[in-house]
Amino acid sequence: MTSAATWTSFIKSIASYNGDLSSLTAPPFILSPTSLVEYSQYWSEHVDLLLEPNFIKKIDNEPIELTRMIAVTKWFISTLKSQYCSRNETLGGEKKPLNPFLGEIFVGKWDDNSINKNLGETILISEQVSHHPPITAYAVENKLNNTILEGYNGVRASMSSTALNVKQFGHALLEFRNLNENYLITLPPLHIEGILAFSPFVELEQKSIIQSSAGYYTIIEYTGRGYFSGKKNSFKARIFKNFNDSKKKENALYTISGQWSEKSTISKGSSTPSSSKDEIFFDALNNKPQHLTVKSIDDQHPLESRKAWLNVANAIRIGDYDLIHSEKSKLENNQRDLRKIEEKNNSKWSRRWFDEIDYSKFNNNDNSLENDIFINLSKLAHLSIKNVASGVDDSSSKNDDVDTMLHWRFVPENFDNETEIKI
Ligand SMILES: CC(C)CCC[C@@H](C)[C@H]1CC[C@H]2[C@@H]3[C@@H](O)C=C4C[C@@H](O)CC[C@]4(C)[C@H]3CC[C@]12C
Repeated sequence: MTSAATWTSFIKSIASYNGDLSSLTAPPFILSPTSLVEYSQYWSEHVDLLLEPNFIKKIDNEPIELTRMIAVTKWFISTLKSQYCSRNETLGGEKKPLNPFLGEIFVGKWDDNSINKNLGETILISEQVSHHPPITAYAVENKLNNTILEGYNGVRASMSSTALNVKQFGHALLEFRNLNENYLITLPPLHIEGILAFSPFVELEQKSIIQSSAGYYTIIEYTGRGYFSGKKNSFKARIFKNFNDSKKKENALYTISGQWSEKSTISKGSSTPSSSKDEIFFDALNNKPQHLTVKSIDDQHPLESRKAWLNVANAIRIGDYDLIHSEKSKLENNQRDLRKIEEKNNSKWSRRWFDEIDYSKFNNNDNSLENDIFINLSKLAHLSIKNVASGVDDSSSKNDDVDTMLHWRFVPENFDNETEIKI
């Protein structure tokens, strides 16, 4: 079959597909040799911006918590290019990642490259905590600055006539423990455009929310080519004093707009900034990502992603479909055998560094949840704590059919007691 014919049959197969991305069989040239468990690294490729709130000093009459919210918003905007465009740059277009197996892990670190700040070392740990549905949990930890970003994400996809629509489940929690300040971040829906034209790319949709424990509330609205400015990857972010103020756009304390993959500008108040007169907010073209350092494959544990997928990844790189298939089957059969043994022994795969918390166990009077940052920030932002898509608000009818409140959380002690996996 020619590439065009294989692509046509792939398009036909996804037209009838709904749900679990692992069941999507793609032609070799659309496969990425990288597993989805690695995508957690994209949260911290601008590690200086992630840690910046720790170094902010109060300026003029501006509340320092607001200055920190602006910094967190900037860091979040800086993550988007790595999260959603990096395959276009490294692989020439969006690709289908390897579907991680249960227990697959990916770890690495960012060294301190800064000239005038003491950032210290930042580490990433990422673990596939569920296979059906696929869920990846991660933590990014900087001990020197007592800062932790943790979160998890899963996706559910459906095909429309021209695009693959993807809803994200999960959220991220960012804790600045020295500042006693936390942030909840929701994950936007997206769709894959350009499938029919043979060149898939991601477009973000709707919005992300950042809720600070100090009350400040940022809404980031995404549009693709054509809406606000006619340019791809456009967004407009508004920072409000709190959720209630966000009901009127005129209440915005700051407005930021531009392209998350290129330049954006910021202005005070609610008017749209203009690129000629307002201050540059973030310039993704002149702020190159800092890639993390990963151990050599020889030094990796068999559960570490690059070691486990090595033969499949090499087969993808040379485009050998039969070899991809046979190497993948070995890995998948091995997983099936493990599940059978667990079933026989009435045991469960034990997650390494994360635990699933059932929030429905706690009732409103339960004071063990008084200090739970997810509950507190969700309340401030009026967000649902049910297992609905990320960012659904607590009054939405989308909550009606969902009763579960299960969320993955980092267990730092498990990582501190880790003896087998070295960063
Ligand atoms: C080429 C295409 C038709 C195959 C389908 C690929 C599909 C499964 C991929 C494509 C884009 C992927 C997103 C990716 O852009 C970024 C993220 C953010 C990261 O934090 C969590 C994973 C996620 C949502 C990827 C999921 C897999 C997607 C949708």
